[in-house]
Amino acid sequence: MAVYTEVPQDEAAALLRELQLGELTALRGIHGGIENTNYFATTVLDGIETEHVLTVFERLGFEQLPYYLRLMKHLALKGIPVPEPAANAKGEILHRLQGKPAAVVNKLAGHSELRPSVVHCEAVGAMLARMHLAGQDFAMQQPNLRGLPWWNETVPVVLPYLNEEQAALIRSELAYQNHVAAQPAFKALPQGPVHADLFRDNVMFDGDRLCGFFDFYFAGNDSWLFDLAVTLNDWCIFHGDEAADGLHDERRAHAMLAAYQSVRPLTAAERQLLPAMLRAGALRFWLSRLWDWHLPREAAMLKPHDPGHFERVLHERVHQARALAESLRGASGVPA
Ligand SMILES: Nc1ncnc2c1ncn2[C@@H]1O[C@H](COP(=O)(O)OP(=O)(O)OP(=O)(O)O)[C@@H](O)[C@H]1O
Ligand SMILES: N[C@@H](CCO)C(=O)O
Repeated sequence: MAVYTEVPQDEAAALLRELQLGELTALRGIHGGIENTNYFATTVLDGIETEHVLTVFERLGFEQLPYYLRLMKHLALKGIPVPEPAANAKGEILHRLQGKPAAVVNKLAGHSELRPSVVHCEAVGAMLARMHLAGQDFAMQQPNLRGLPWWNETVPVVLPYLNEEQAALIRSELAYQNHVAAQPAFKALPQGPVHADLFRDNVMFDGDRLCGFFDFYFAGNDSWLFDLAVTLNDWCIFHGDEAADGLHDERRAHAMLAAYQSVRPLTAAERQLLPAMLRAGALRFWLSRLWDWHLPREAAMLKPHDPGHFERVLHERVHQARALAESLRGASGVPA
């Protein structure tokens, strides 16, 4: 369940009226998600019924939210299908309900595609590239708050919960990522606002039609390649009940990369650093899942995600990167 803050009907109705969205006719708590309180709200304006999502933010404060909401607004105005925060007469898009920050956005059509095909991966790849380009002139800056500094802080916190083999993997990966991040080519990667959590449950599809990206609350300024790696690590990996959980699916990955590059071709440095970035993306989510699993916050995290999945993804990405490096050394005549 994800209604941590009960919003009285009259308070929601007053906000929707202030946003000129019409008269509230239905307010229903959304029982998916774990971070925030979310409601579907139906309003009627001039006889037309519209659906919105009303969110009360439980974790994020008034300082960080303007970046996420302004970014969504910026992207929506550029034609990227993302929820658009509704503004009041003063142009404000961050509101207050029950003393907490709140926002109202349009409800996207469709549903999450948890078993994506090549066609879904192509659509996500192309839209991700369009989103990166559309975000280039977004004026606000906020770092990815789940980037390298957070990994460095968090590894020592989760280490006591790991066995020796896991601890060795996480330590060596962290050392590797610190090494890579210090390289000039890495620092020069194209950057901009990134979603940073574009998993299958944050994208809506109606059949093969992509209806939109949502849940921008881990967004931040980072390399575009990191965003692509995070996306590949969820959409183009085998999951759960599939015997190959955590393994790379070449068909879907090829489709996503080709579609991304049909909109924004990767630079030579990006192509070279992709294997390292896939490892970074796997480390990022293994860490956050370990954190949520072993150090749950009060009331929240009723159903933390399985950290073991991203441990397997990290193994897979390290293995692939080594195999690639060896084949490149072989091709250049240097013994592997
Ligand atoms: N703009 C939207 N349009 C349609 N459905 C939405 C929208 N925003 C949220 N939802 C629905 O609400 C559910 C919960 O939203 P969300 O995933 O953002 O939850 P959360 O608690 O804010 O974050 P998290 O995914 O990190 O737990 C989604 O799975 C989706 O079904
Ligand atoms: N996408 C994250 C959850 C945070 O939104 C995960 O699957 O670990």
